Amino acid sequence: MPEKVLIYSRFPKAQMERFGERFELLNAAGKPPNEVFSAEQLADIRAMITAGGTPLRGEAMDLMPKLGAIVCYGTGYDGVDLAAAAKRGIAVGHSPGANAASVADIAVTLMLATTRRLLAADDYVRGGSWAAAKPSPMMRPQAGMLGRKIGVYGMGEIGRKIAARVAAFETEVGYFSRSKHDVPYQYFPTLDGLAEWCSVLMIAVRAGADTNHAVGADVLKKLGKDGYIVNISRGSVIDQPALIAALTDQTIAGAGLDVYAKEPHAPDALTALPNVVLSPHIGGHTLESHVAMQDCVLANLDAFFAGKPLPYKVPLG
Ligand SMILES: NC(=O)C1=CN([C@@H]2O[C@H](COP(=O)(O)OP(=O)(O)OC[C@H]3O[C@@H](n4cnc5c(N)ncnc54)[C@H](OP(=O)(O)O)[C@@H]3O)[C@@H](O)[C@H]2O)C=CC1
Ligand SMILES: O=C(O)C(=O)CO
Repeated sequence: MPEKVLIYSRFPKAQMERFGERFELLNAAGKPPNEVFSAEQLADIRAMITAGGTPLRGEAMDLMPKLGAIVCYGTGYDGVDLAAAAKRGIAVGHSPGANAASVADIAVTLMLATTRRLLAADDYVRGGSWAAAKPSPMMRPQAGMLGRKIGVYGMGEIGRKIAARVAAFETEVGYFSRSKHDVPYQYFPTLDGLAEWCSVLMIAVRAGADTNHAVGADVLKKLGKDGYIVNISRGSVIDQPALIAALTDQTIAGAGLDVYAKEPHAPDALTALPNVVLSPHIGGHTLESHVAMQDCVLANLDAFFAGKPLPYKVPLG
């Protein structure tokens, strides 16, 4: 008999196919599991798959009295109440580094699209303004990448790949992280110091209680009127209303965002702005990163059902 695994978040069917070949899946698809399955069905569940950003509290864990493993599809685990899991003896696993290259690619895409006003340029051509020789502020030359100071906030799996990519554009790269790393970039001991120095701040720090709203009005002011924000981490790292205010009154020049405070919603005040480029949390969404995330999930589930420790346990899980 295949083991039963609960699917907690809403995932596209294709992403769960490989798991369905190995396990009997009970798909709650983002609904509270007890609204979809009976207490009897939930009583057998020993492992579940979730998206790390989906809130998962102790009460939901308690619906499955035999639950022993929470496995996150992706590197994030910010939604999981790790203390509640630890209290119940539940191991928490994730997919470290599995999508880092894809996320770094999106970060660089957002940086270039934002600083070079790619969406306005696209509109200019499609809308016929170029052929009609209509003047546009978009046609004013923008600062390029050559010699630009790029700040990377968080020098982890994704931060390292962002730094390597942007360094190839002949930029100067600096970073702030909890600790100094053995990397060829200038270390800043504070986020304020990094923001003051750089003109593009790439946010790749791990989201959690101690980085919640780390980028607020003060940091944005330090970044300044020629500065750009790129966020591929989580919306929680930025004080979103402060960001919208800074973009509106041009305290900063622009922002490229893949993540938001309350996904899947981007507020009108943000989508109405001309100086932002927005993507719908697709940083890790490439074929190869999905395969790598699935490999991590399967390795975690196989180990758990074999009575072994999870190979990709979260640092505090
Ligand atoms: N947009 C998307 O689709 C995706 C978003 N993400 C998100 O990106 C974030 C980063 O992921 P990843 O690179 O894999 O994570 P890692 O754990 O590999 O790296 C995180 C980095 O953040 C640093 N850090 C953690 N806490 C603090 C703090 N309080 N102050 C300063 N630095 C801190 C770490 O510090 P230190 O240098 O000391 O180790 C480390 O350098 C996660 O929040 C994840 O959820 C991930 C994948 C896809
Ligand atoms: O890996 C993660 O944390 C993600 O957000 C994947 O989309």
